[in-house]
Amino acid sequence: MAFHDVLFLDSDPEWFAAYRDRFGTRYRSGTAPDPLFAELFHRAQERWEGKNHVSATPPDLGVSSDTERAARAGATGGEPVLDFAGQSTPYIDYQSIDVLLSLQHPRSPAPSELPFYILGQVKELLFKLVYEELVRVRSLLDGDRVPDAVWGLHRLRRVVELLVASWDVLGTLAPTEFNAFRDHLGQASGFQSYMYRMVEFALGNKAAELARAHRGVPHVHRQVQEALHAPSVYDAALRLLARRGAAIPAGVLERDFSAAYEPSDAVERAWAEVYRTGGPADETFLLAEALMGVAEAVGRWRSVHLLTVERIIGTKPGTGGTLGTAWLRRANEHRFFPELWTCRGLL
Ligand code: HEM
Ligand SMILES: N[C@@H](CC(=O)c1ccccc1NC=O)C(=O)O
Repeated sequence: MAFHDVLFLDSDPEWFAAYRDRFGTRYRSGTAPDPLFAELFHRAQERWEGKNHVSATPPDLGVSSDTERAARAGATGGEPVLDFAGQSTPYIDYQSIDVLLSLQHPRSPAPSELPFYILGQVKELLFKLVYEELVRVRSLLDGDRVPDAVWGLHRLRRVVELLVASWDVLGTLAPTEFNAFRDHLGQASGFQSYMYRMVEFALGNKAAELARAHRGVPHVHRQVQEALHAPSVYDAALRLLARRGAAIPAGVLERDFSAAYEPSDAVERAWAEVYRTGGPADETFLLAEALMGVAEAVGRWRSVHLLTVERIIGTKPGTGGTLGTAWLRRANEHRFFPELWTCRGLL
């Protein structure tokens, strides 16, 4: 594939994606290529990625240093830099801020729709952070790096608390304010959040049937399936306990990770033993409590969601096809890391 292959981008999305990954930066960096090339590239980009596409490779910012920053502050007399070469600012370039701020499309004239819309997007971003951190914590546990995993879980818990706090804003939507735009949501529902589903899977709630909602969206379905089939952070914690001598049954360690987790008395006893023999100086004790912190925070997210929903729509059905609060109440009964909860009864 060569730069001049821009001629064929309109015919095949995969060919376009390969070309974009290789040469896309040349079309963004302001070093304008041939105008005909640019026209063909942007036409194909609009066709395959839509107007507000997410750039696969945002511009390179270069690498700075303390010395360079000190020299610049000297040169500006301590005032901010106001002149930038090219058609962007480094701030826009770093986090694609212009793309991010072009993604708000309320569907109704109701002023209350914008807070709902933006808070929904913020929550998706935070779900993504929670998911990525869970994957990282899982690999730290696989590598026996317990203090690093515990540190990661402490941060993760704070992110989940932020998600819980965000209900405060949505709780200010009066039923009438929500109803002013609700009909414009069609069948869209938070239930279809694939990032939330991936978080549930990474935490160990492998409700495989719920992945079905994403079957028609190949790039999403791939990610959801990967999260479904991978071991959860809890599976990783149990394997770690086993490596440290706990009597975890083979059937728990070598299970089908995509199947619903069946709680086990032996695992419950193993966690009880962690609490009996350990204390705050013990790695597995700290791990147990850090996991509980996350499980409790996600449980709180679920329960504040339920309360907020009840406050806004009462007993009305949801947009996603369920009876609403009755369905959410049942989802609230589930506990992540179940034996960590039940082992309390043995202590
Ligand atoms: C403020 C108005 C909201 C109402 C009235 C509401 C209502 C509901 C209802 C009734 C359900 C059950 C599925 C259905 O039939 O739709 C549900 C599920 C869900 N909602 Fe909300 N919701 C609201 C806001 C949000 C927001 C802002 C988020 C976060 C992005 C969210 C995330 C979810 C998730 C992840 C589920 C699936 C829960 C699970 O699988 O256990 N909801 N919601
Ligand atoms: N299930 C909600 C609607 C809902 O949660 C929703 C709808 C569209 C886009 C996002 C939503 N929720 C999360 O942001 C309802 O029954 O009104």
